[in-house]
Amino acid sequence: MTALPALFVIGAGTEIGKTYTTAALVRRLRGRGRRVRALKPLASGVPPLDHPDFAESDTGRLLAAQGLAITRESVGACSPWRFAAPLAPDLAAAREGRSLTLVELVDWCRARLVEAEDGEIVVIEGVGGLMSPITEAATGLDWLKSQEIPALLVSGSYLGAISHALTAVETLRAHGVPLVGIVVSESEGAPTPPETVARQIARHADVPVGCLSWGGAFPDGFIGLD
Ligand SMILES: Nc1ncnc2c1ncn2[C@@H]1O[C@H](COP(=O)(O)OP(=O)(O)OP(=O)(O)O)[C@@H](O)[C@H]1O
Ligand SMILES: C[C@H](N)[C@H](N)CCCCCC(=O)O
Ligand SMILES: [Mg+2]
Repeated sequence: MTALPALFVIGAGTEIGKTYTTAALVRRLRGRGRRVRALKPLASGVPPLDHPDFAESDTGRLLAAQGLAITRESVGACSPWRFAAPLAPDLAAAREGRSLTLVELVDWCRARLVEAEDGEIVVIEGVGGLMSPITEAATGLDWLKSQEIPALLVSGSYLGAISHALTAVETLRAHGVPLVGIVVSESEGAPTPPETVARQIARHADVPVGCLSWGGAFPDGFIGLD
């Protein structure tokens, strides 16, 4: 199996299936005997570590996909910047009298990429949509561009998802960010099957488009990952 050494999972919007898709990808890779490390370096809307809901947070779900227990160490190693308010990270940080800079975030991720063992795949989940603010000055697109690793775009299948996904694709293209593919993760209550949305997106985006149905596994034979 060939595989990319690193991927940045971005969303056409928030609450769209990035974590679900990242966890599904991690499980697929581990099932194929690959070593993989999933990171959610910056997270907002995160309950305290000892709260029963922590397991359902992005960090909790990514640790579970990696077969790791929730401990202070594993959480810190996956998500060093965690904020309680379910808002854009810069606003959530400000509520706690904290802040972060793009340089700190990019440097931390670079160090994780450098320390990855031979053959280990590092998957980074972004925050919100592609251009959601992450610091007072920077958006997720600035973060992605600085990180210099290819992107995997996650779309929903809700009405309106096609335009959101294609707008993200055009933005990535305009900024010269390599896009390896798009996953359409089924949205609850969507008016058409995710396959229909995937076909529509594929007609206009010149990259592979996969489909992840509700509760499903990461698509087979997609983006050379199996
Ligand atoms: N294909 C799917 N099958 C089952 N549940 C899904 C699927 N896609 C998304 N969900 C569910 O929808 C909700 C939102 O998805 P998820 O948390 O993955 O979004 P996100 O894009 O990571 O959000 P955020 O911007 O907060 O990081 C979660 O409860 C998730 O489990
Ligand atoms: C709380 C939420 N689930 C995410 N963690 C943050 C989403 C920020 C979106 C900001 C925006 O683009 O308007
Ligand atoms: Mg998420």
